[in-house]
Amino acid sequence: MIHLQDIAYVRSGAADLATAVGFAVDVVGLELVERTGDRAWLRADERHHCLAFVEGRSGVLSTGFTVSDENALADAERTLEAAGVKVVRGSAAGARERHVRDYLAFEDPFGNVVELVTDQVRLPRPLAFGRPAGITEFGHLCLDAPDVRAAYRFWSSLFNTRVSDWIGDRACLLRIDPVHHKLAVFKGDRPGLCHMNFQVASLDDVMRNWRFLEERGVEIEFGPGRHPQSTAVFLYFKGPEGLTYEYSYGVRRITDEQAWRPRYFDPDEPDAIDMWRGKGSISSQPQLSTGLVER
Ligand SMILES: O=C/C=C/C(C(=O)O)=C(/O)C(=O)O
Ligand SMILES: [Fe+2]
Repeated sequence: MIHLQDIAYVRSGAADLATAVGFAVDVVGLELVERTGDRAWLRADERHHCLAFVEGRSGVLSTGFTVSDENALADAERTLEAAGVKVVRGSAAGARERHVRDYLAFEDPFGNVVELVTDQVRLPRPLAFGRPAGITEFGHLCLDAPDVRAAYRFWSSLFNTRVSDWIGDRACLLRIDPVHHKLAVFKGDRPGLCHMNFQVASLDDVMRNWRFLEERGVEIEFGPGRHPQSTAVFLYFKGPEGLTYEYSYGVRRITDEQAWRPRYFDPDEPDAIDMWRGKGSISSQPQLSTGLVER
């Protein structure tokens, strides 16, 4: 069993790096940690970065999760290979670039590239946010898969993920710690990143951010609304490079593991996704087919 400790980052290709970075800082409110000619690293909390842009084709390159140490990484490699999953070990240059000690990469059964990392660098200095959006942390990430049940079997048989709630066969919300979900899988035609989530400090932050985005003509995909699963108040909006961002406030924590029973919501019920019955749809950022090649 591979024990995921936490989410680490999203790596995204950026055809227009300057615009992608400008939006992430000036609109989303992230801190620009480092910028080179063709790369940028942004953070929302103590993690060195939760979002890296690599100049090139638009699309998601990979998502990262932390495991505890080199033994856990070696165990993960063995477990994945025994399950017939091809694993590529990261290079020293790749690890430096990701600001981790070591890592490996694999594809889930649908072609989403996932990286497992050890020792993601923490930056203890105070955050220098791009704007006061109220961000408290990188909250969760959501992958696409054409078969959500099969994705659940993959994530729950090889990894320590536990399902918190189902939305029919359309979505599966998985936890790796008390937070209701840090990984979600949504139904999509192809692999991709549905969205990345940032927690904000208050309901007021969600609503202020909504006004801020509207005033600047940013495309709101869904919300403000409240998800009945995590009870979080949410707002999804579209950024450059096809990347959907989500702010949310008030995610449920599951503190009694034994007592929690995953619930099943019918996606065709009007309140199943938004208790306030708003309508919206979240468009994904397609997975770039990397063939697990180093970037
Ligand atoms: O479509 C349902 C989404 C549910 C939630 C939630 O309960 O918070 C998400 O944030 C999500 O997975 O995006
Ligand atoms: Fe979400």
